[in-house]
Formats: sequence, C-alpha cells, structure tokens
Amino acid sequence: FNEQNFIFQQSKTKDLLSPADLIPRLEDALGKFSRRDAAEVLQPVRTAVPLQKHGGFMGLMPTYMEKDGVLSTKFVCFYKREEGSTLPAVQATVVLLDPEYGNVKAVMDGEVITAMRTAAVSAISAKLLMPPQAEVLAILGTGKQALSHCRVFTEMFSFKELRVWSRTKEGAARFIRSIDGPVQGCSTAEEAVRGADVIVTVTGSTQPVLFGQWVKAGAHVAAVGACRPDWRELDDVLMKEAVVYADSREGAMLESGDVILSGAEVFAELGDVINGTKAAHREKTTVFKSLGMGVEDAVSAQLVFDRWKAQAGKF
Ligand SMILES: NC(=O)C1=CN([C@@H]2O[C@H](COP(=O)(O)OP(=O)(O)OC[C@H]3O[C@@H](n4cnc5c(N)ncnc54)[C@H](O)[C@@H]3O)[C@@H](O)[C@H]2O)C=CC1
Ligand SMILES: O=C([O-])C1=[NH+]CCC1
Repeated sequence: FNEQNFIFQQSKTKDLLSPADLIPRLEDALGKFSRRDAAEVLQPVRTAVPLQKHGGFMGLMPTYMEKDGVLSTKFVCFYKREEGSTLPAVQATVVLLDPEYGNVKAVMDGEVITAMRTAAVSAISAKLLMPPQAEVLAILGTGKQALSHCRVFTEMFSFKELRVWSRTKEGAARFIRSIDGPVQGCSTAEEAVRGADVIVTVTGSTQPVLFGQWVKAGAHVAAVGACRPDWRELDDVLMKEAVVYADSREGAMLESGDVILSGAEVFAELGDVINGTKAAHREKTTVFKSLGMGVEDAVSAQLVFDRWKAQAGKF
C-alpha cells in the first residue's frame, strides 16, 4: 500500500462529500445498526484509550457491514482545547479495507467525515423528533461541530431564526464571521435557548451548559458533546423530563455522562425510529444523545470512495 491516489486528504473528502448524498446512507446505516443483525452491521462500542498527560483520548471505531462489503476503522483523538486555539480538538483518520483480503483500500482524513456525518445524524434526529413548524434553532458552542451543524441544518431546514452562544465573545464573533446567513449572537446560553424549538449542544464542556428549566416544552435537543462517562452537557432535570434517544443504546450506557449520571432511561435508538419499531415523540421534549458510531464513518468513507471511483472512472 503506497499508491498516492488512495490517500484522501481533507480537501478531497470535502469535495466528495455532501449532506444531501450522505443523509440517505446514514439513515440506512442507523436502521441497519438498530436491527442488530450481524450480517448487516458488526460494530462494537468504541475502545477509548485515555491520553491523561495530554488531556485527551484516542478512540478506535471498527465496523464491518458484511452484506454491503464495507470494512473500516476510524482512529479519532479528542483533546480539550483552550478557546482560540488553532489546534483541532478532534483529529481523525478513516481506513477503508477490503473485507475479502484485509488489504487497505484507502486512508482518508477523518476530520471532514466526522464533522459532516455528526451534523447529518443530528439533522436526521431533528427531522424525526423536532416539533412541527420549528422556527428557532439555537446552537451552544462555536467550534468545528457548530459550523458543520449550522451548515447542514440550514441546508436541510428553513428556520426563521438562528441563535448562537459561545463561552467567549471572540468565539461567537469568529462563528458569525464564518457563516453566510443571519445569526444572532447571545451573551448567555439561557438567552440563546429560551423559546428555541431545536437546540444543538456542541461544546467541549464537562459540566452542564443546558438546563431543563430553560427548555421550551416540546423542543428537540441534539446533544453532541460530553462523550465520556463523567462529562456532562445537559442537567438532570432535562435528562429526566425528556424522552431520550441515542445513536447506540450500549454506547450511551457506557460513554454518556448525561445518561449514566442522570439515571435517565434511553427510550430508543434513532435507528429504531427509522425502522418504525419505536415512536418518534415529536409532541414531547426530546433529547438525542449523539456519541458517534463507526458505522457512520464506514458509510461516509464508502461514499467518498464510490464518488472518487465514479469521477476517476476507476474499476
Ligand atoms: N457525537 C459525535 O459524534 C461527536 C462529538 N464530538 C464532540 O463535539 C464537541 C465539539 O467538538 P468540536 O466542535 O470538534 O470541538 P471545538 O474545540 O472545535 O469546539 C468546542 C466548542 O466548545 C466550547 N467549549 C469548550 N469548553 C466549554 C465549556 N466548558 N463551556 C462552554 N463551552 C465550551 C469551545 O469554546 C468551542 O466553541 C466535543 O465535545 C466533541 O467531543 C465531536 C465529534 C463527533
Ligand atoms: O464519533 C466520533 O468521532 C467522536 N465522538 C466523540 C469525539 C469523537
């Protein structure tokens, strides 16, 4: 394996991936995952290796989709970064293999894949669970995931109002400068979320930043940060009052501080709703606890590979 063409840099994955193409593949993958049919998806909960000295962890996310012939693994390193740091909080690489022989087919930059697939899965959660006629979107956090969520949500839905909150003025200003449409910068998280129909939490916080008493009844929350068992983004009130959905029930029980420490019950996986085996409680306050799954990276990497093959006229 030393073929230049099979290394996909960030610019290439960016060119080849679009939310519109990705969303149907992710919906299909989430549905397959929740059927727990080993011939469709084999995906253990990610192995997390703490990098104590450097304030981060490395996650290994292997996935096999036998029927689809997709074998991949992602390596992802996550670090807590100071506001304004130019270093990325999340760095990732996705390796796509041939399941028949075990040879590597492609090595891809995983930052764009991670940013886009995470936002696309949150958008799927909103499509299924947000109240009808949702008008106001609030985003807490202004980093890479905030930007990708903003892009995917504004592409997929027509909110009348977009609000954003950062823990620093500079973070909010940078975010507002980076996006095209109108956005209201809020000086507190409470101001951003009061009355919002959809709330996205994409912070590196380890303590709650969103409190149930601020959240409008019937709102949908896509909770994307706090991916360790002792990290929180949401308080107990919200976790207990809302109907809680997750990408993976096992992942949520092992990795999500919001689920584990609040004692909240995971009502369903997003895939169960897609499969029609569990209800989408749009009329209630809902939380989608996103942790990120290997199967999302697998289908995203396969999509990049398929698009590249089609463009290059390969095989
Ligand atoms: N569920 C999933 O599939 C994925 C989840 N993530 C998680 O999403 C979160 C955001 O990731 P990125 O945007 O890549 O990181 P980033 O570093 O680019 O952005 C993090 C944002 O959180 C803010 N923040 C950090 N600490 C905070 C605190 N104590 N209180 C309030 N705000 C705080 C920062 O100011 C920044 O705006 C992280 O927690 C990461 O682990 C990332 C990738 C995938
Ligand atoms: O799924 C993913 O890639 C991650 N989830 C939390 C940090 C990175």
